[in-house]
Amino acid sequence: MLLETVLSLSATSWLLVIVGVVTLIYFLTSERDNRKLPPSPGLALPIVGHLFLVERNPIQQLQKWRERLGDIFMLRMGSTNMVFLNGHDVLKEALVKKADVFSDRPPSALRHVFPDVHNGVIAASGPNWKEQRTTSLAILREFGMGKNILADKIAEEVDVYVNELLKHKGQPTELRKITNMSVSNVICAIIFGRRYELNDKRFAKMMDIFNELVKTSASTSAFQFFPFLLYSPIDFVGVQQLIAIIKESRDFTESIVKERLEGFDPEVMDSFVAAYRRDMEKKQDSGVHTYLDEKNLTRVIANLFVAGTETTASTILWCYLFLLHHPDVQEKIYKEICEHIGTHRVPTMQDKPKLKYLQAVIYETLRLANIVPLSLTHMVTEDTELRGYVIPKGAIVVPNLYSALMDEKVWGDPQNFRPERFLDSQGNIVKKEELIPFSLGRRVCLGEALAQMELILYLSTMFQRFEFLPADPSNLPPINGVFGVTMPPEAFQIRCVERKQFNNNVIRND
Ligand code: HEM
Repeated sequence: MLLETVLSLSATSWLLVIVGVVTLIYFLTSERDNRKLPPSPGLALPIVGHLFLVERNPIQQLQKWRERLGDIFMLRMGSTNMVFLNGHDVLKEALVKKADVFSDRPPSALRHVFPDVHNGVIAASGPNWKEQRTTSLAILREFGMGKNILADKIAEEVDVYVNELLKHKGQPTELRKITNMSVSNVICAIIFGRRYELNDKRFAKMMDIFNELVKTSASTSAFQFFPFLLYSPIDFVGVQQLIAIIKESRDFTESIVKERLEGFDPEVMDSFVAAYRRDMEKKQDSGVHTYLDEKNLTRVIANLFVAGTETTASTILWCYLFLLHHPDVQEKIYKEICEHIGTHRVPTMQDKPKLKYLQAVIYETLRLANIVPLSLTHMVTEDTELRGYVIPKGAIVVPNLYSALMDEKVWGDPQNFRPERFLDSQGNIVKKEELIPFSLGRRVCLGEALAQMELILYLSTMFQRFEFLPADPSNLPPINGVFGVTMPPEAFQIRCVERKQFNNNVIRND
């Protein structure tokens, strides 16, 4: 009888029986960890852990887990512990107060293909990261991050961008690519000391590659925990595609860095590449130990290029999208610009203190858009205690910025676009500590000051010159983001109509 039943089982039933037996053996034989680890949303299966529970866009799921499990919870992904930190206070406690243990990056699975992947700034850790970050920040400041020299470079790009928008003559259009190219040219001006024409084929191709890179890296994130997928004959999660795209993007940055280094003239400090080489040679010649070298330089350049384009361009696009839904806000911005600047000249950084309402709109955009919703992952370097839990050494930490930017307890009505939340009764800016779109602690975004300059200069000029209108007023584009490492808005059409009152003889401020 038993034998008959066994023989009659289907293949699926057999599979279930095998999985059941393996799971049972796993639970009976695996060692119990008696430390007080953060809670998990369910049982972890052998091999995959909690991977089977995680949705493609996990944002809402993470919110629910936070309600059920508290501000700190943990998933097991393959053999790795992944700890989620939620809410501003916990994030600050970990990333600022316990920065010594929470500031490294986890090892990337891509190191098996690209051995230099931990060079540069974004993926580096320890003393190498420290030197690359300090040097990069110093050079960015030398080139004017936060100062007027850079403001002029941005203004030049804004000017080209305006002319591109004018070409559409108020007809519906999609602004993603042109916005990416324009913002990217600001980075190119700093790092390579040159800009690219918007019809430059190599540059346009590069924008496509970086776009693909951001999209593919999100969908292949499972591979981080299961590096054996690299060697799988079937490309289950698109890892091979990701590697091909990374190779293409590397060829681009490497070839330009090489060009720039070949033309290096110590008398001409016209680019980040030149300034890095100067600092590198100075340290090498003086015999002090340094991590500054050409490999790191190439990675730093690639990092600045990727991190500085998509993020800022997406923020600009989100702002347009929110204002299609809030034409009253757009009119208030225009009124503020007319009152304090007029239409006879373009806005400059000196105007920033006067554009309080626009600043509040930028803050609200950065909050509600959640450009980098789960920040970048960190890694804990030793067992550490956080709010009564043990966070085990080697755990990957996910700083859930979305949980802070959308916290009901902080913002009251987080789903609403309401710039007034950043203004007091006198119309002055109230900067809230919980506004952390650039993360916080030692790893806080390296380009925050540059991004803030770009946002004020691009958006003030755009709203001075154009009225942004929907392609179809009875059918507004939905406010949806595309989840990934960054979260751009879904593609949408928009009409950029030049303001009638606009005096066409805008004077440049040079
Ligand atoms: C609105 C625009 C931007 C947003 C929302 C943003 C956000 C972020 C976030 C959340 C992180 C991760 C911090 C962490 O690990 O906890 C980050 C890191 C970084 N960002 Fe940005 N970013 C923006 C623009 C820029 C720009 C313009 C640049 C280039 C100059 C840049 C360069 C970097 C770099 C190099 C890192 C890595 C820092 C490190 O690992 O030490 N970002 N950014």
